Amino acid sequence: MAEGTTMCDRKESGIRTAWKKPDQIGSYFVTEWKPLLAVTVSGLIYNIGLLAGPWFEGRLAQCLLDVFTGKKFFTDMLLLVCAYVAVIGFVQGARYIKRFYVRRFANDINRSMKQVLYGNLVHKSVGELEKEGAGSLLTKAVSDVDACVEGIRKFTTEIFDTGIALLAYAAMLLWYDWRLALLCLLFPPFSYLMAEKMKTVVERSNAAYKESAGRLNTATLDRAGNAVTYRIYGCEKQRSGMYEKQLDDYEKTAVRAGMQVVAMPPLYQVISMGSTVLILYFGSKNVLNSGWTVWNIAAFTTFLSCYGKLAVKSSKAAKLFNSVQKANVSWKRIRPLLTEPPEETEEKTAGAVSLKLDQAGGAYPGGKQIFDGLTISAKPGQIIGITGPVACGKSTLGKIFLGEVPYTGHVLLNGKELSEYSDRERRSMVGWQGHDPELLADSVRNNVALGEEQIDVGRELSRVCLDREVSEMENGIDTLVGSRGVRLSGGQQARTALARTLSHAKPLIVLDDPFAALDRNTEEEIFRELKAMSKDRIILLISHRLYLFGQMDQVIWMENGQTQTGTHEKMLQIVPEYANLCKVWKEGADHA
Ligand SMILES: Nc1ncnc2c1ncn2[C@@H]1O[C@H](COP(=O)(O)OP(=O)(O)OP(=O)(O)O)[C@@H](O)[C@H]1O
Repeated sequence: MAEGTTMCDRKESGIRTAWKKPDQIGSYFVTEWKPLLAVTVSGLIYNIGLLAGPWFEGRLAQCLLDVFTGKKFFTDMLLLVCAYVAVIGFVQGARYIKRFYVRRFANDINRSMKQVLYGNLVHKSVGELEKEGAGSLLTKAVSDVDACVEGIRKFTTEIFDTGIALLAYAAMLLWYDWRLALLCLLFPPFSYLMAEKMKTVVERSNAAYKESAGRLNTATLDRAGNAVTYRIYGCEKQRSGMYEKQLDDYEKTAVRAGMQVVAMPPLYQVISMGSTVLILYFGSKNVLNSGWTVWNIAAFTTFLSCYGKLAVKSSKAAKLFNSVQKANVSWKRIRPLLTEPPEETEEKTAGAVSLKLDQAGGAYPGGKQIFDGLTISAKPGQIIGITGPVACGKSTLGKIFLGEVPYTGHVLLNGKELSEYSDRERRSMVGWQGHDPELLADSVRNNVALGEEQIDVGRELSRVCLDREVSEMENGIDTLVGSRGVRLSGGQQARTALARTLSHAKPLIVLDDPFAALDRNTEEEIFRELKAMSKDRIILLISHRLYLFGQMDQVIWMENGQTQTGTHEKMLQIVPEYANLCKVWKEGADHA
């Protein structure tokens, strides 16, 4: 990001453009043309400037000889050394600038690719995400993006530090003695050919390594997520054994892939250096005036030094090749996931909505009707409690508003059928928190704000009574919560998720059992906040815990596929089961 450029500017320029063809590697280069231009200019200066090294070395050798023979003075030597140091300083400065911009270029691409990945996941339905195992899919994809971008960074660095430098050295050799240069230049291509032969071997072991790393990632997530289940059911030992096997496989494939990458370059270098013998033979003939051209000591030293540098560089060409292969493996895996996200990625929150359900029912595709005949109206400022025995369809009703479950009858938001709204329109109107807090392996801050800087995370945490606990954590709101929030207690996870839902509050908020892991005092305190924020919103609160239902504006009771609605008082009279449950909860509270 250029200094002084905001994230917003970036969205308008760079990253948005890359999203046009995110599955084409070239589009990232086109989008990042500015840092690439800086890399090109500084890269050319650096690599062509490298020729100054052998040239000065030749001059210095000649000057030293001339000083000994009295043709030159020590001050000439000193001047030459000063010029050498100044030129090398300038060239190294260009190298620093080049590296800086290559890093920036790589960081920008990394961010673009990850935004495309996140963007696509955001647009998937809850069902699709559950099917695909979004967490592990994303973890693997993110590490592939890192590997791929690292390859692009190395490629961009080496295309100058190796490609241009090689050309410059080759041109210099040809300039000094084209015949000897051509003879010597036969050796490096031979080492390239060998690198090419090794390509499939390196590629195969890299693919095996990547696959093993992916399997290990999944196994690690599984271990962390299900540790308690394994302990309870006594299968820790068996699972540990399987995990160890996975770890073993990972280590073996990593060592194999690493060995090949490390072992190849020295081999290529030895082959390339074979022609030094030719230089010593034909070069000394040139110095003795019996060769293809006439050289002095400076020319001989320059040629030898220049070829030495070319040979070293040519071994890097093989390294470049290996890193490109490695990146290619990762690119092939992430490419299908880098599809263009839907045009509109951000939805504005809609204004207040009115809600009307008329003989509404819910049924999963191909399954039986879960409930039917629900009729109720609500307007902003109301909290509607939804309750009933287990598996009566409470969550199913909530998911209708997410567009996850098809419905019968009518569900009208602002008088318009819910199914007629686009996904984006619906998202702008409906907020949701399900049973699963679905926390990201990130900080408390990022879990609540999800990147929206204007959200006051401290204030949001205090609304859900979590501010004090978070402030006592090691890094406050920047404390990392671990994969799926494992480092937080169940109640803390639920409140973090609730803070996220409430801070991105939509006109209709569906909360599916948000208080299950909370004590009564905390629940009552949060409920007061909910009431305060429900002034211009409708809140549908699904819960088994009924002591707050007396404060609800309306209640929906669901049982055996049937629904009944009314005020709390009315429901106490017409639904005996509801009245009983309320009594049980009240007695429980009185005894508490
Ligand atoms: N994806 C699905 N496909 C098919 N049937 C489903 C699906 N999800 C839930 N069901 C069925 O729908 C019925 C109602 O489930 P739902 O989760 O809505 O109940 P609930 O009242 O929220 O339960 P609980 O109180 O236990 O949270 C159950 O019989 C369940 O098996």
